[in-house]
Amino acid sequence: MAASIVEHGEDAFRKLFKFYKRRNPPPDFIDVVDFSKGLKNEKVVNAELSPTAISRNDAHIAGLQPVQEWKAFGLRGYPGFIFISNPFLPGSQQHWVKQCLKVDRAYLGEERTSDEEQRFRKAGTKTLLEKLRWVTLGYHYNWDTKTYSAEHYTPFPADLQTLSRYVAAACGFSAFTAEAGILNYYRSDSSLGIHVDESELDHTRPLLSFSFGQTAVFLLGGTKREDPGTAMFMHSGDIMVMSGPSRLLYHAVPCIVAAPTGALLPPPLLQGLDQSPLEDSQVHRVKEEDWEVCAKYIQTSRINMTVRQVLGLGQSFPPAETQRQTPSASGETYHEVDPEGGEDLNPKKRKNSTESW
Ligand SMILES: O=C(O)CCC(=O)C(=O)O
Ligand SMILES: [Fe+2]
Repeated sequence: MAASIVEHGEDAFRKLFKFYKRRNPPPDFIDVVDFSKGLKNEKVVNAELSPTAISRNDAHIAGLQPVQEWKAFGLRGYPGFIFISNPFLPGSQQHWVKQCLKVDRAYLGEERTSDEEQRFRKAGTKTLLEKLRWVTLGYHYNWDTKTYSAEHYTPFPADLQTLSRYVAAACGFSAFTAEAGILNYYRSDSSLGIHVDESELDHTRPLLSFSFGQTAVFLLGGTKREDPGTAMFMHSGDIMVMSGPSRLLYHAVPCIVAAPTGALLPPPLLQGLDQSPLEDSQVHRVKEEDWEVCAKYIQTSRINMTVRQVLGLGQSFPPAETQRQTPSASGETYHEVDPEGGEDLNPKKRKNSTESW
């Protein structure tokens, strides 16, 4: 790898971003940390979890293996950053892919309203799913004002609430409440620009991130935009927790790693759940005809769900006019515009979206 991309300096992080975003020639990935290989990389250390924070039964209900079996890692130099290498039970990832994709009723073969039909036609040759870029959940995020809204709220999905609560508890955050979510939909040429997630009002709560489908390169930087960064793979089922000193670090997704032509789905997605999961299970078997559509989509795509607690204990939203951050007040845009082109999932291009689970 070119020495310049690991140098410390004014724009080391931007250089790293550009390096992995490059298509021609494609970057090599030898310096990308792969947590699925465990402690092989000297930067990777074991992370302590709270194995008794959730019972085996609770974990099972949320589609997770018992916490004792999770492989959780930290990264040298990034206190508070926890990477859990696919802790999902075999078969349960299909549920999450389907939940993230059911925003397009049309794919389920349901009748489209004439309005939907019109939007569908406008989408041209691409299906609505192919054009979908993001979805917000709970307290919906406003990309223009960079605030969450008390008024613009829909109940947070119960299954994702449970999953998030358990993952946070296992990581030592017993009082975490999922209040807002952003789902990002990446096609093979998508990227997400360098940003910090700072719009939540309580930064003592962790930020959780769940990935499904194709592998991405994720970049973790420092507290300053120009700080150097570390590249890591996020595979299907991997969970990332940004907490403590890592909660407000710059990060980005420069590229989706192309699967070899003709490759099957990522292995954890090949399997479905049994007909009859536990009665109170939060994850459900995906019907064959639904999975067919999901599988076709996820073969070339990645979905990431980030879950946030917006308010601290006893906190409430300030009046709208005092809450609005201007770029100069915050010093930062949320998802920056990428001057290099390509398809960046930044808010200015966030047209193809919806706001429901
Ligand atoms: O897709 C990812 O891994 C990161 C998403 C993210 O950073 C965000 O939604 O704020
Ligand atoms: Fe983010």
